[in-house]
Amino acid sequence: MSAQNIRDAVIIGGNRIPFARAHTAYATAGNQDMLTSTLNGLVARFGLQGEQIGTVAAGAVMKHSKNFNLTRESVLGTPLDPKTPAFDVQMACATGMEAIGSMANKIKLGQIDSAIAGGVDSISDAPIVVTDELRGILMEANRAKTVSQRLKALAKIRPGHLAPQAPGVNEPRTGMSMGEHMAITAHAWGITRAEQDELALASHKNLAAAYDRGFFDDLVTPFKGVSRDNNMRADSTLEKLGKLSPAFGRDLGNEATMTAANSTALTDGASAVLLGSEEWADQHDLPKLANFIDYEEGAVDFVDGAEGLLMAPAYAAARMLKRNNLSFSDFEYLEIHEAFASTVLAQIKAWESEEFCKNKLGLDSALGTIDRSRLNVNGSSLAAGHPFAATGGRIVATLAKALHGKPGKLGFISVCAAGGQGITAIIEGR
Ligand SMILES: CC(=O)CC(=O)SCCNC(=O)CCNC(=O)[C@H](O)C(C)(C)COP(=O)(O)OP(=O)(O)OC[C@H]1O[C@@H](n2cnc3c(N)ncnc32)[C@H](O)[C@@H]1OP(=O)(O)O
Repeated sequence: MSAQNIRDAVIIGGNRIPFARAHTAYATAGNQDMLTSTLNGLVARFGLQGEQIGTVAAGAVMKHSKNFNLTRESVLGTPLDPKTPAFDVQMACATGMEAIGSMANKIKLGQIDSAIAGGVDSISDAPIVVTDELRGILMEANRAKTVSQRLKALAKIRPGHLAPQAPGVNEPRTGMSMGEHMAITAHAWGITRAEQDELALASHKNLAAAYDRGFFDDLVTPFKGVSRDNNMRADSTLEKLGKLSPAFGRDLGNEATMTAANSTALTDGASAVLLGSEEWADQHDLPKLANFIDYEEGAVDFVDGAEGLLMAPAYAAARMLKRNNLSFSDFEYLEIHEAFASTVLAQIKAWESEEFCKNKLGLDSALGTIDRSRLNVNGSSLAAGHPFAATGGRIVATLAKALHGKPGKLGFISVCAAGGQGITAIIEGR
């Protein structure tokens, strides 16, 4: 492979629907509805009607089996040329980042000239599966060749077989929720309730201020009567947050610090980002907000408790910064996904810890401190909400827009994911 094949992957822009708390405004909208609307908004914004895009990659963490290629079905619901290939990606909460990073790489290699990448998730329409017994009986009935065979199979159904298996956000290997996992990490790192509540409040204030100054006017398209993320509570105060009871880590008693406000709310939503080569963007007279420079996946061994479930970005960041010869002080803005306030704070504390950086990251010294005035400056998941696979697209589009008009200035992204994984990325303003 020759280095001449490597070219810039340009972030042209993004679109998302406002995020909505589960079981509220989008209770009757499924993943396909939300992703199709998001793609339609992107097509309208950038005049892509009839355009054959190189590839569309997106995904959902909670997906119905009937949506076997959700992204392709959603593309077919838009005015994009139906000859546009599309496929689903799944890397839990890092789904959107993985979709964007892999599409940027295809553009860099010259395999495609344009791409759309993003994600969608609906907690309101989460798949509810049936028991193994009922599934077996229904499969047998489905294979029956005669009516009597079918009735014989169906006659085996007992009331106990009908109990639905409720969806959950528990880790299959530990049976614990992500919140319970995070409570252990937060406690181990000595993260206080006050610093979590402060971070949560800042998220709401920053998001509300960004909406008020019109920052999201060309990033968000209203959907089902919602024009702003309905989880946002600009009227929050530290006093109100301080009164909430713990939601996770209750077994820690007085030392439990995680509440409904400093944890993300369960959310519905979708996002998409348009990427292209420099030439493709110019030919289509499209804006060029930023370049997608690099990304790194990470994974940790969380099952035996050797590392916190959501700490993989701490490791990915170290490798990515080393490869690019950068440190945290080189970044104009940093976006660390607020799965929980304590997730952000644990990563920061890890990077600031000489012991962690030496023993776990194999560095000579601490990775460095983060200038908090550059962190999540337009709000993040605690305020906007976190429709799992849609968070990457929200972050990339938000950061690219913040860096637009600041050529050469860098942005850092960190997104943790279930399964002990995560992604970090670098983009550069133009
Ligand atoms: C998936 C991956 O791969 C990786 C990741 O990102 S990990 C993160 C994944 N996400 C999660 O695990 C979601 C975690 N969140 C949850 O499970 C739930 O939101 C939760 C258990 C934390 C809370 O659920 P809930 O109890 O239904 O919350 P909710 O009723 O909205 O809030 C509880 C109270 O706090 C209050 N509250 C919440 N946010 C507030 C705020 N910002 N300001 C003031 N009050 C607030 C509410 O008003 C409510 O008060 P009342 O009881 O007086 O009505």
